Amino acid sequence: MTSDTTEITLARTLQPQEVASVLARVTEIRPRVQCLTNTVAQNLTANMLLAFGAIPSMAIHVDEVAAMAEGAGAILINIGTINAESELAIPKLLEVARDHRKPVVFDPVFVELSPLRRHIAGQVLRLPDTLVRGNATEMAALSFDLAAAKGVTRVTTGKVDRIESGQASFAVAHGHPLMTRVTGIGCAAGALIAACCAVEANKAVAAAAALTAYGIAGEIAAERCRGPGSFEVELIDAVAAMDAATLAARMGSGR
Ligand SMILES: Nc1ncnc2c1ncn2[C@@H]1O[C@H](COP(=O)(O)OP(=O)(O)O)[C@@H](O)[C@H]1O
Ligand SMILES: Cc1ncsc1CCOP(=O)(O)O
Ligand SMILES: [Mg+2]
Repeated sequence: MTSDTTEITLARTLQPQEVASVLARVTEIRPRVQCLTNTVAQNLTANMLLAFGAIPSMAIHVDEVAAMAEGAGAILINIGTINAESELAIPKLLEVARDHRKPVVFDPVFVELSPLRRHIAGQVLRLPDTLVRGNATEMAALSFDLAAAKGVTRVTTGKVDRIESGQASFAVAHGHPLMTRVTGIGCAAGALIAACCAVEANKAVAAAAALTAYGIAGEIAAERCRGPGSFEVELIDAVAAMDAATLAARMGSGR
């Protein structure tokens, strides 16, 4: 017997057809994702979005990011190589997101390492309903800010991805350790999540679908590659080839 009123939500795994449904909407609608991202991951992020069936736009100029974001299906903000200009572009993107109700995915790269990153993360998290995707270190560094953020969806990636929102909680156990051996793979994950948020209103479902497909693509790429270099190429190919049959075969019927 307990008087504890804490609500415990058990993490669930999406069914293959739920993942396939989100992916099918991405390939049908071809949402454009406006990515303000870091210079290291720009190219991989754009290629991964194309492989996924979405359209990348990587504009960064402070005087045009708002115009570029207005017609986009979702906005990605990644602070990996934040500089004086991109710091000014972020409030412009947040304004568009607020005024036009665009989904925002925020990747707090290395937020644990610098006060500037911490400050910008605080700014972004003032926008309600933001999805934050980071690794365990980044998400731990932001734990207080995340607890205070309104309507936030928390996506902590790693061996098992954990997705938590007010609506739902998912775990994704797909992926391969080689995904940690190529720079930009986490950043590109945020972009795929953003593409799914453009076509699926439940952000936790969108993130779980993107990470399930991405993780399975990572498993397939690992079987085909010769090391980290060819893994990157195989990962793009496996994302491009992902379909309902592959999802069903790799996820099993009841998982
Ligand atoms: N040990 C692991 N085994 C399988 N997949 C992993 C592992 N670590 C990370 N991944 C996958 O790699 C991708 C990037 O996650 P992560 O490495 O946490 O991000 P970051 O590159 O930002 O640190 C995610 O899709 C995640 O599921
Ligand atoms: C190495 C590095 N330095 C600044 S941004 C960046 C890329 C980080 O990419 P990821 O988190 O996806 O490995
Ligand atoms: Mg990262």
